[in-house]
Amino acid sequence: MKKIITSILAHEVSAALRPVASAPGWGGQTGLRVIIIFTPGGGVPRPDRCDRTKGRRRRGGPPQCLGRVRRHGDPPPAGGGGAADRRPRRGRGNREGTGPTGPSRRNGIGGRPVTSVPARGPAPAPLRGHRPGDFVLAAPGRTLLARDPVGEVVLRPGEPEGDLRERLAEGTAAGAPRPAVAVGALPFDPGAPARLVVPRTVVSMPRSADPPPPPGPPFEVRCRHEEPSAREYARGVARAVDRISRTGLRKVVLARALDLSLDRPVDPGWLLRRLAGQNPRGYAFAVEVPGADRRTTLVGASPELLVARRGRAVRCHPLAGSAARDADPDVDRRRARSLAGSEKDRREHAFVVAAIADALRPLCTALDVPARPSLTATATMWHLGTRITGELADPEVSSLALARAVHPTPAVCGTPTEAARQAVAELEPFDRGHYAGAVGWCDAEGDGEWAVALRCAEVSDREVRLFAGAGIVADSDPRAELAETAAKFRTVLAALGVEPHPTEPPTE
Ligand SMILES: C=C(O[C@@H]1C=C(C(=O)O)C=C[C@H]1O)C(=O)O
Repeated sequence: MKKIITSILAHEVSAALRPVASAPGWGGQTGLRVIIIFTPGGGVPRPDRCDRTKGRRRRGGPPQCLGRVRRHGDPPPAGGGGAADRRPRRGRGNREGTGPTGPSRRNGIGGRPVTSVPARGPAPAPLRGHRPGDFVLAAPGRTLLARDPVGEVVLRPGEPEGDLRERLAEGTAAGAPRPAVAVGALPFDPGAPARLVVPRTVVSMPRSADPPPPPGPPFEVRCRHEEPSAREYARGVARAVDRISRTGLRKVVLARALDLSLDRPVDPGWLLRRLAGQNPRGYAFAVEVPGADRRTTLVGASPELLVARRGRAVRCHPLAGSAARDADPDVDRRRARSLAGSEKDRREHAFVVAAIADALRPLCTALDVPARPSLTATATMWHLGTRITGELADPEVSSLALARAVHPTPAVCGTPTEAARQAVAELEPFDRGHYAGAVGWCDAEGDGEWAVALRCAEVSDREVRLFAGAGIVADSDPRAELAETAAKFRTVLAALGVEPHPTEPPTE
């Protein structure tokens, strides 16, 4: 039955898309080879301990559970994906585009619609319809859901878009909608291979303004483990500051991971909807990433656009320079004002803007780079942001090639890039995986949108690994940078309904 519905949907989706023809130069390659469909790992239950740091993802010693077992029974929201949350709503059209009037064909913020959905009949609502293995990217204007991979795009260092065109052409032949689209996540390490998938079912709709689903019963945190610990992180910041004073390194972004072992599995679709509802103006995403031995989904709510391309129009919205928000509006306003006037944060921000402008300039006939950043707010953070726009010289340069040309920006790595990558490798005790990489899509016309993979967590069953980093410059204060990472953890913690842990004060 499921198969029949999927193929009807795929058929209707392709029919709806037929008018959106591929641009010349895309697809139609010869000598093609279909690469095997992406198959995520199975769902082996995890033991009740923080074992996320085991094996290949950890660079340091053996995993330890350092956190105490906590229970959160008190008012703050918590919970996770109870059956009631997952039940589809009936009888009132879906608020993500299919209503009595059918889907909107307006272009989204990230470019033209990749596809459309049938005016009648069932279509998965991109946010509420998330199923294990689905790719979802909710951009500020549109939400895209992709499932049923029919091919895989393999990206290796030095190949701006790998075998993208061939695989998309094959995808179309295998029933993917036109223009076919590749979706997925790029790892932080640009030297690591990346894999995207070409899905047969693609749904793109205006983003719903749904409130977050109810929290459900509170999670019990059985184990909490920080990697590195707060103290070690602060020490790493001090070492980075020292390195900046002695070498050509100007900025490095140092991150921490927070492992939670919960009393029951987290439904990534539920977490995605919580994050999207709590952060309606940013990106929310769920994407399968390779896990050690079980299905792992990277779920997050990023405020940062790495790059979007629609036709020749290119947009970036880099962020750097941060302050935690406060529940008291006066304090909150003061923090925003102080961030906007902070010399240190402006310098930290300027590195990012300069690097992106340098990467884009050779590819663009026009580039608009505002001289001053402006403030951007999420539910938990204030940031300095700069909206860069450009006009591509060559429309053959795809959104994927652009993403790979600008990544890793100094917002997530540092500057100069090589020295910063080296410092990250030496000072961070864990593998970032796809955190601080990018999540997005690129279609056969080259259009697409890539968000920086931030404010996110790897979810596998009842184990959740959160990530947060901060940009370190010459005058960084270890305590302030530690506090910044703690504040950034709050995006996912709030969505889970798990209370933040009071950050240990560093000793030095
Ligand atoms: C590295 C992160 O965020 C990045 C670093 C920022 C900063 O240093 O001020 C701000 C936004 C992001 O570009 C993160 O959220 O983990």
